[in-house]
Amino acid sequence: MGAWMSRVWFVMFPAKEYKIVVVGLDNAGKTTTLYKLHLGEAVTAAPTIGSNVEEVVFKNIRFEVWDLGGQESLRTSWATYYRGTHAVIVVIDSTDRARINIIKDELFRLIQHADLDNTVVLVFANKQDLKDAMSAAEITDALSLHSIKNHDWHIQASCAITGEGLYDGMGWIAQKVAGKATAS
Ligand SMILES: Nc1nc2c(ncn2[C@@H]2O[C@H](COP(=O)(O)OP(=O)(O)OP(=O)(O)O)[C@@H](O)[C@H]2O)c(=O)[nH]1
Ligand SMILES: [Mg+2]
Repeated sequence: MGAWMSRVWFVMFPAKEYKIVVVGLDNAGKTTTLYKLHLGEAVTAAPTIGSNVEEVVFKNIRFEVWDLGGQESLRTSWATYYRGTHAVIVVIDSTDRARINIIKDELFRLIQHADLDNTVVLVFANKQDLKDAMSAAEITDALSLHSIKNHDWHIQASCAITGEGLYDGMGWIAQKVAGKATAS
């Protein structure tokens, strides 16, 4: 298709973009996850005040990915980002046993939010490279994920620094929101 035709095509049929919101407690690895997906690199991230937003293209699907600050004072503003969201990613620091109940409460609060009624939930059991990390199965139990009936959910072990598990998780989201086959 010529450049002119492809521009006309784009105006007539703009490519759909899916919105992802990334939540989790401070220090979980949300920003590291976002930039590993966006740039393919591990960045040195400072604690996020507010949000970062970047485009991530995966399997020819465009995602607008919002990474929200996880500090306690910032969590009340998460809901202001929910409208139009197709998928929520919850990033867990798998070594943070002391605060697993806090993120569980946040998770159950967010899945009841009306703006997230049709949203799928992916949990990254992050920091699997650390030797005292809880397994994905332990986190599934600790978060009572099996009690979630009104949303499709999935848990994926990950390491945001190396990128391990991140594309498997994105593959699950792609398949759920865009119905695309994910076999490469
Ligand atoms: N070992 C290890 N460290 C990680 C991993 N992911 C992130 N980190 C480190 O964890 C720290 C916090 O990472 P961030 O990505 O800034 O965490 P965040 O969830 O965005 O934190 P807030 O912005 O405060 O909500 C940084 O020192 C990261 O390098 C991982 O998979 N393994
Ligand atoms: Mg951050």
